[in-house]
Amino acid sequence: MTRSAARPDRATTAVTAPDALPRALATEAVHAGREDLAAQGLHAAPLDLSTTYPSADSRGEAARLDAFAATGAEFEGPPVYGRLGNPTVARFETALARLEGTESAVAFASGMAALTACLLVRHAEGLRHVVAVRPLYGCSDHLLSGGLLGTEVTWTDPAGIADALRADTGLVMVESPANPTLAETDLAAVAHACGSVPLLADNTFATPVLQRPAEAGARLVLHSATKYLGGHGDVLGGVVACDEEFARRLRQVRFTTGGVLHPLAGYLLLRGLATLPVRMRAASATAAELSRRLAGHPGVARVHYPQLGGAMVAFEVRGDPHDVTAGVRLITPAVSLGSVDTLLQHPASISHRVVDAADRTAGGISEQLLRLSVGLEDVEDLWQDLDAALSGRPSPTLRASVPAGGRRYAVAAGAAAPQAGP
Ligand code: MET
Repeated sequence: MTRSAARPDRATTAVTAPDALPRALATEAVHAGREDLAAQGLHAAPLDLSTTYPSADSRGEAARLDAFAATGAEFEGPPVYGRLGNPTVARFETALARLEGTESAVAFASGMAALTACLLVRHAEGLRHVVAVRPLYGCSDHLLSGGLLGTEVTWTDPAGIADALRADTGLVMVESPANPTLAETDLAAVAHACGSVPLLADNTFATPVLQRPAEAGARLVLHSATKYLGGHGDVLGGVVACDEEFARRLRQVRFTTGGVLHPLAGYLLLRGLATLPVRMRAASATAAELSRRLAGHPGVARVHYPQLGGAMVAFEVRGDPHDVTAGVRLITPAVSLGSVDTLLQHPASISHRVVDAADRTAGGISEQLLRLSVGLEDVEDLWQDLDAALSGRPSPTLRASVPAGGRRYAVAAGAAAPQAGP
């Protein structure tokens, strides 16, 4: 079989041994970060929960800490203390870097911790200005514009990036497809406009299965790993895929500020990566079909679905969007995305609530907009539920879960049975 570097699902030679055939992304997803296991007599990755690492050689530890302070290079051998590194987390970082086609990756406690670290690396160099394109995820927007880190932001459209750059610009930030409108940006054109300023591309929605921003010239590829990388709605995390030079600065910031990924999260994220390609392809096929059906629904004014594909759909409803989120039964009415189950939320109320209302509107986030994260259920079941909620009819399917007011409910359609909360 011919190995073609042109296929987007093929890893490039930059991420494999020089004399090895490039491995397909699906193969890397299953094997990257696990190459040493068989030699250790293991099949599953070991979970190292250590907070500290014993050593009788204090002078040696001092030298290792000095080396980390000077370089930010990964530790060889035990990392002294859990905030400096963790072998289980390192496996996830290795695997994600391989999938994104970068030299390195650095994991954090959440996507917001990861973005914060990128900003702090540049701020520490006196580069506090950021050029950014709306929309971004609401809390990313808020972190840049809220002043907490002393960031100064210039919002522009992609065509205005080159003119917005200043001597103190530390980063250019874009998200494509964007949260929540799914607006797409030509990453190669933007990277070109950035010149020598690093482009940070949030690749949470596309994942490396659909798009590898580093190949388009992005120096930093950001993920909320909570979403597709984990894939099961049970782990919070963030990660930056980048060159080793930037990774070293990120590790130093991570050590200083403490936003580390928990080892169990690292374990779950590594396991999630193994199924990322099949999950993305299956959910994307369902999302494409749902976007076609939504476009023909009388209750829907407009559908947004990326050229790139993917498992996210956004749509503007003609009626009250709150009635639609309250009306679904099979679909989970909840923020977040990328889980095996389908989630529906109202961005103006939740994911983008922290963005000023006028800025939301300017970014295309209307009050009528709903965001659907398509999971792995059968397309006909999902459509039946969506169609019923959009039409104001009761859905025949079971409600997955509806937490309300701190009480727990086990709910079948039409028969709420409140139980005492904990
Ligand atoms: C706290 S709100 C948002 C969580 C997540 N980043 C999303 O867009 O759904």
